[in-house]
Amino acid sequence: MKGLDMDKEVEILKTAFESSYDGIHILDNQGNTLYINNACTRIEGISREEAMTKTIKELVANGVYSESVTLKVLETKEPTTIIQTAKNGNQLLSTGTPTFKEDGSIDKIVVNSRDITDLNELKRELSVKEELAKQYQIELELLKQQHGKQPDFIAKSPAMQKIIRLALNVAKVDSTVLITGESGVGKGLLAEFIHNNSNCAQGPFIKIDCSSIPESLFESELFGYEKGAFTGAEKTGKAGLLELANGGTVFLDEIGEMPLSMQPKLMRAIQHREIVPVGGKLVKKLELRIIAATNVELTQKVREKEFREDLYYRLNVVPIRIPALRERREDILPLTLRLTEKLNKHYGFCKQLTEEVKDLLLEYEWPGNIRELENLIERILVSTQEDVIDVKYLPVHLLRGKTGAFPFDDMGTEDYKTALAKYDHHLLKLAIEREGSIPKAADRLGIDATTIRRKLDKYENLLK
Ligand SMILES: Nc1ncnc2c1ncn2[C@@H]1O[C@H](COP(=O)(O)OP(=O)(O)OP(=O)(O)O)[C@@H](O)[C@H]1O
Repeated sequence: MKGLDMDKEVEILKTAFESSYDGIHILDNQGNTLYINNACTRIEGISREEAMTKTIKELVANGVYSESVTLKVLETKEPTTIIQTAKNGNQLLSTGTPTFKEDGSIDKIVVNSRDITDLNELKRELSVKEELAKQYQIELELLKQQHGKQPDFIAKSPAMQKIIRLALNVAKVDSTVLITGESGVGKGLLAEFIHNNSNCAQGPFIKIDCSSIPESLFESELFGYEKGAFTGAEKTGKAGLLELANGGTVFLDEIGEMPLSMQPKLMRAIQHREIVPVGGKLVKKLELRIIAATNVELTQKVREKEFREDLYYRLNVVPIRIPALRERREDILPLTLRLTEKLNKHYGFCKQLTEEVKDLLLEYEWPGNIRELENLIERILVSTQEDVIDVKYLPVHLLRGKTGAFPFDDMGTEDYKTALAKYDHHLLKLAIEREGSIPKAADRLGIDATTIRRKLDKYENLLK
């Protein structure tokens, strides 16, 4: 400002203050306004007159500001920054800076305020966009899958999208994963999804169904055996399933069914990533990812001493619970559509379901989850002549929309024996549809698989 007289200097400063985009508010040490610029009155929604005639305490008391940076500076005697809300709703980032007299007491306070409402709105928009980008990334991964190994993996519901996100993250590291969920929710498919997206996707994916291996064969099946290990063993010895999974993923399905006697051995194999084949001495090192799945409550098995606690914790490093289909109804129609398309293509059909049928599918409880849905769609598609499938082709339990409801509510014209046969037939078919196979249905109903087969043959003849 060299060469300018005082009036000129003041004029320039005033012009600068008045054209500032930020609010400038200068107050004395009692909180009285000495100067307030245009930007300040605009962004704070306060008139110059109000500011000039009231102290800052009164303005706070009148709700003009939610709090006051000036009062904070008067209290602390230090430059202070706060975020406050003005009465017009604007969010303000205000910094108060004290100036001092020679004796060290505060002379004035200069407050600089910036309207950050737009900034906050931008931040909010950014986080919405980020969330969208994340979703697109998932969709993209799924799309890539669709042209790759798992064309039928459906995950439209927010719950499944969250699971896919987690699965894609864990796929990149080799942590052990424990997938839980009711029968037929897709635990096996998710295990394959993790494998296919992992660094060992080129390696093998070996599924071991722990419920189907007899206890006496478990060790040799899992760890293999050396030649001559036991009578009946193959002469050359045999590699175990864990060894076959080397360089890839082993999927231990129905892990809750693993015999207690096997559990410490599996525990050691997982812990040290090494095995000793039955009848052998040499330790074999393994590099593999372990994914286990169960539809029983493992913690309860641990409490009942049927499952080792240490093994449970070894497996439960990354737990993933797949919700039942009824807890993510958004997936029902996309799954139905996908299945219908697949079957139409496979059989050269051109069939479709009416809106009413879709509504009923949406309402039903699906105790057998996606497996039940798959079996039902296949059954109605292949057993119907018409191209448009309406509600009359749906089984009665679905029409009622209630699980386990008694399907015959009028007596009809049949005699007692035929009516009972019809009900028994219906029950057996339903159990097979839900559980996925005759042996599993037999387990569920507590009868022999051969009994089911015999009854089905009998009823098929009787009810023809
Ligand atoms: N998200 C999905 N998209 C498409 N199909 C699916 C999905 N999840 C499961 N399925 C299909 O549903 C059927 C049952 O799935 P899966 O065998 O993986 O279930 P599970 O939970 O392992 O059952 P269980 O406990 O009886 O072994 C399979 O045919 C599978 O392909």
